Formats: sequence, structure tokens, C-alpha cells
Amino acid sequence: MTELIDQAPLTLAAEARAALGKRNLVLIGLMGAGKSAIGRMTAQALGIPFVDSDHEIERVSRMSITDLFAAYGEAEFRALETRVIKRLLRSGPRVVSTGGGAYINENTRRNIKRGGLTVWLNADLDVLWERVNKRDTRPLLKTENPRQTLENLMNARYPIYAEADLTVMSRDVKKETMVEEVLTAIAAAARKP
Ligand SMILES: Nc1ncnc2c1ncn2[C@@H]1O[C@H](COP(=O)(O)OP(=O)(O)OP(=O)(O)O)[C@@H](O)[C@H]1O
Ligand SMILES: O=C(O)C1=C[C@@H](O)[C@@H](O)[C@H](O)C1
Ligand SMILES: [Mg+2]
Repeated sequence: MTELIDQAPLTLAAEARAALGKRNLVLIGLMGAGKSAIGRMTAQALGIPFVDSDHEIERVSRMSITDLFAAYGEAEFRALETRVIKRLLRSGPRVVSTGGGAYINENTRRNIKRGGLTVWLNADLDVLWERVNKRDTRPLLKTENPRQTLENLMNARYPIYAEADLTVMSRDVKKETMVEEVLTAIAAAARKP
């Protein structure tokens, strides 16, 4: 019986889970890439806890991100984000979905690189715009031309997101497909010599 179990092929999720070990899986990428949605489902598939830094920031501050930006400004938000993410990374394994600007901050990026395996959910402008223009919960996009702002953020940030360990292209496919691609990327990276 034991032999049979030993020989059974691992499911994709089990293989990715084994590859992750005690490390956190940290999702990075621009607003609308799917870090929160795909992160939650990936954590479920892996059987490990899920945390979302934006959600955690709102919980500890008892304010919405919009109100935090309005009351204290972006610099204070980033300082809080750095502290919250450092704490979230302390005990792994977890899936940690970050806010879109978290990895761009030098301190936070250093902590993330130390604290886990990073996956960049890359996406093109049309996909992101289609998703983010439905809600106005993103203070950085409250500009005269939010689509142009999003494009400017892409240009500035994509070279930095590209430092991630792994990249998965986020696009309009089923969320389950996205989860499968994240798990495949983790498992494939571990198979490499
Ligand atoms: N593969 C997908 N197909 C269709 N819709 C998706 C997909 N992935 C995410 N979405 C939807 O796009 C929207 C944005 O996703 P989500 O909130 O997860 O992005 P995010 O990367 O966490 O953004 P932010 O940085 O603003 O927190 C959500 O409504 C989500 O359900
Ligand atoms: O891209 C960004 O800088 C942000 C993305 C969101 O997740 C929030 O963290 C906030 O709106 C800032
Ligand atoms: Mg999110």
C-alpha cells in the first residue's frame, strides 16, 4: 500500500506545494492583473493561507485605501504598506497578494525578495483597463486620463516587476486556467536543474 502511494504521480497542486516548501508565494503586478482574485484561488489549490496586503492595510488602519491616500498621502501609505507586508511575510507558507505599487518600493521589494517566491502577473493595457475602469477604488487612477495614467505606470513599473522569479501572462481566460498556469510555473521552475 505504501509503495502504491509513493508511486502515485503528484497532482499539479501537490507538486507546486512541495516546490514551495516553507516559502511564501508572493503575487505582484499592476492594478487589475488579478493578484487578489487569482491569489485567493491559488492558496485554496495549494491548501495554504491567503492574505492580501491591501485588505490587511484597510483592516489595521480601519480606513479604505482611498481614504488613506486622501488623508495621509502616498508616502505614508507606502510606509504602512512596507510594515504590513514585512509582517505578512514573517510566517510562511502563505500566498501573499500585494498592492500594485508594493514591489516598486525599494524597501518592500527587498523584503519580498527575501520572503518568498515571486510571481508577476503580467497583462497588457487593454486587459487591465477593461478590468479597472469598472470601479473607482484606485486613487492613483483618479486623473484626467486614467487610461494614459495606467499606461504610464506600465512603462515605469514593468521593468521592475520583471525582476520576479516567475512570470505568468494574465488575460481573459477562466480564472481556473490562470491558477493552473501559476501552479505549472512553480512546478516547472522546481524541475529545472
Ligand atoms: N482571468 C480573469 N478573467 C476575468 N476577470 C478577471 C481575471 N482575473 C481577475 N479578474 C477580475 O479583474 C478584477 C481585478 O482583479 P483583482 O482585484 O484580483 O486585481 P489586483 O491585481 O488585485 O488589483 P489591485 O492591485 O488593484 O489590488 C476583478 O474583478 C477580478 O475578478
Ligand atoms: O498600483 C498601486 O500603486 C496601487 C495599487 C492598489 O493595489 C493599492 O495598493 C493602491 O491603490 C495603490
Ligand atoms: Mg488586489
